[in-house]
Amino acid sequence: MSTEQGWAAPRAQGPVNGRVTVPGSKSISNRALILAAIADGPSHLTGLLAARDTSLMRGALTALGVGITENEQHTVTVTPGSLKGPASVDCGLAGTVMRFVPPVAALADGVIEFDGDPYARERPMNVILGALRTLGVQIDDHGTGRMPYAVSGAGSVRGGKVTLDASGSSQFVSALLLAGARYDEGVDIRHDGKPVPSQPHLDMSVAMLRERGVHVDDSEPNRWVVAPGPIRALDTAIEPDLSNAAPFLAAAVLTGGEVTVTGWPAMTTQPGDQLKDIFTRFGAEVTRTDDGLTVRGTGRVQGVDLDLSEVGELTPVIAAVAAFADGPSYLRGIAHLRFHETDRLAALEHEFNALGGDVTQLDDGLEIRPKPLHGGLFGTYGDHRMAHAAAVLGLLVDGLEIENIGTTAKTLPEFPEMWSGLAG
Ligand SMILES: O=C(O)C1=C[C@@H](OP(=O)(O)O)[C@@H](O)[C@H](O)C1
Ligand SMILES: C=C(OP(=O)(O)O)C(=O)O
Repeated sequence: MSTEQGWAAPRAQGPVNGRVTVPGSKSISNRALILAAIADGPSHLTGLLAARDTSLMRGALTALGVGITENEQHTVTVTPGSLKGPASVDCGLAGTVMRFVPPVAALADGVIEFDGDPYARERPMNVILGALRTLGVQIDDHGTGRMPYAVSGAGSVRGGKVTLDASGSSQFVSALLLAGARYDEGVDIRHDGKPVPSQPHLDMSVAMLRERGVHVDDSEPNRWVVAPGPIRALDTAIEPDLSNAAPFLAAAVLTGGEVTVTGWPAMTTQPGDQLKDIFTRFGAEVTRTDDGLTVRGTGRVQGVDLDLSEVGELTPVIAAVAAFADGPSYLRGIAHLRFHETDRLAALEHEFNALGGDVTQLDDGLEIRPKPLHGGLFGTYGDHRMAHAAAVLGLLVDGLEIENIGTTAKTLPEFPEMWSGLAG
């Protein structure tokens, strides 16, 4: 239910029980679209996510001259075309669009302009733009290292060796990996700096390239060598988005209920798979079968000390669970969340504390000391995962309203109905 203020988060009336089917993974969907767009023939993608981030990716690739057609529900055919400018790309607030599309635009003939939501201009781009320049691409960003910028594609890219600091986002490396096989010399990427976060997302990029016949050598730490060559077209089914499963499973943990997320893959590169271990550490029982992943709350929620550097995008929901634990929690290794959809460390600290919580930012994370919370309007800062965190808090807090629940459309437009269906 929406009021002028916000969306009234459903309060759990008892243990939350149910089955949930989450749509396709954002990260796999947008990689599959990019790779299909520069492949050697048409690809059919089944179960592609239909959300703001994938629709922005489709818009970007279509603007460059790629054919994308809907066949039946959630099956999409991508037909590579000759990539051409002039074109404009709206990145919205999608990291995967603002980072993954410029290396593809560099292969086009003509100028491609990029812009996005106001806050997208705050998200760092300098590392990927600088790397592309090193690889021979002409880019005009008015000297800002941020949006808006224009890529002047010359129809081909020399490629070769590049050293960058990807400690701010794994997406800088993934972006070069995904297009690199189509560069004349391929690409030889070295990372120099503090550790690169989100290792599963790097593994996802490498695995999806290998599935399409691209040779990638990642045997040396902090180095990825992509051989030049074709990217094979591939008909593929997209896995469910395991990160978007987090709030639904968290509902079971916190209410002593039982929630199954259907179709949970036995093997996956998605970071959300680590929820199995994370919710176990909180005290829940977790089982995976061919049917899906079932999480059963045991009535006990323990404080945790977790390094979330590999799975930063899970932080908001994990923080919400930690807010009801029997002791303090420490979430570490996530300084880079300051550059996500919003400064997530500041946003979580501010919004939890506004409800009476006791959250403190650390240099690289959050300290969460559980305290009784009261209702209020929870700000989401255009961040889908802030809305998920708020919904989880609202299960156990009277009168919690979520500002701009529509922000969940970034990766899961069905969230409000799905959440009310499970918890309402
Ligand atoms: O490559 C991807 O699909 C993503 C990589 C990660 O980015 P960071 O490494 O910037 O955290 C993750 O947080 C984001 O949600 C999706
Ligand atoms: C960080 C995220 O998104 P983006 O792909 O926009 O970086 C996220 O979804 O948590």
